[in-house]
Amino acid sequence: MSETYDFLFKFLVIGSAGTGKSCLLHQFIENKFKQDSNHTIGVEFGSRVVNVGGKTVKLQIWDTAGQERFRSVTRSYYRGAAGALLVYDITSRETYNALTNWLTDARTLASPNIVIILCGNKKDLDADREVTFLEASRFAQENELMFLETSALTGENVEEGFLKCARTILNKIDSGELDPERMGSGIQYGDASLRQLRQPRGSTAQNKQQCSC
Ligand SMILES: Nc1nc2c(ncn2[C@@H]2O[C@H](COP(=O)(O)OP(=O)(O)OP(=O)(O)O)[C@@H](O)[C@H]2O)c(=O)[nH]1
Repeated sequence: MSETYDFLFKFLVIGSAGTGKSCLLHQFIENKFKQDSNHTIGVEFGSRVVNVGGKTVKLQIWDTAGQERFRSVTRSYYRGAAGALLVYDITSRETYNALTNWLTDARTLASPNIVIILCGNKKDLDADREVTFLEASRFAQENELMFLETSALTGENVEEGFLKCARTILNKIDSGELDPERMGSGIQYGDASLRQLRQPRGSTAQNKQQCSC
């Protein structure tokens, strides 16, 4: 059965190694925690169709390796991404300190307009926390990011993270702030919206047949 959707958005999941990027993607796609997750080599890929604000959106998600030695490979996937989950681990200040570098990469290599949601993952490990919610939310505000704390283990806020990002992109399309037709926007029209785009014009084949002139 072929999938119909209004839009396709290209998403990235970026952040330091071991922060839980692959587990977040797995939880979002499979609805369960990925046991025995290994370091990602290069990039992995997943997709899911979601409903956001009455629109059907296919999210095409690239899960990138956090390890430095894969950086040149992963960077080549940034181009034309519409949205990103920028992930740190709330129990590791080191992963939080690296956020500025990841952010610079995303905005320079993907697009300055990329919509980014900051995810403080491993929310379930609150006893081992090294970064407070308040500190991270200030960082998010200063850098114009949305922000959530997530747990790929329990599933808390995982779906919300992806959907919030998709909803913001849709709002920006509606307001004209993002143009899906711009090259490298990371947004494509799907079958459903193409059909809508073709139909209402007065010059469709059907209308011509019905025209009495
Ligand atoms: N407690 C807890 N552990 C998690 C969570 N998410 C991931 N983990 C664990 O953290 C480790 C790293 O998870 P991955 O998803 O492989 O991390 P990654 O960011 O994809 O790592 P790279 O591929 O090397 O960039 C694994 O041992 C996971 O079991 C979470 O929300 N809570």
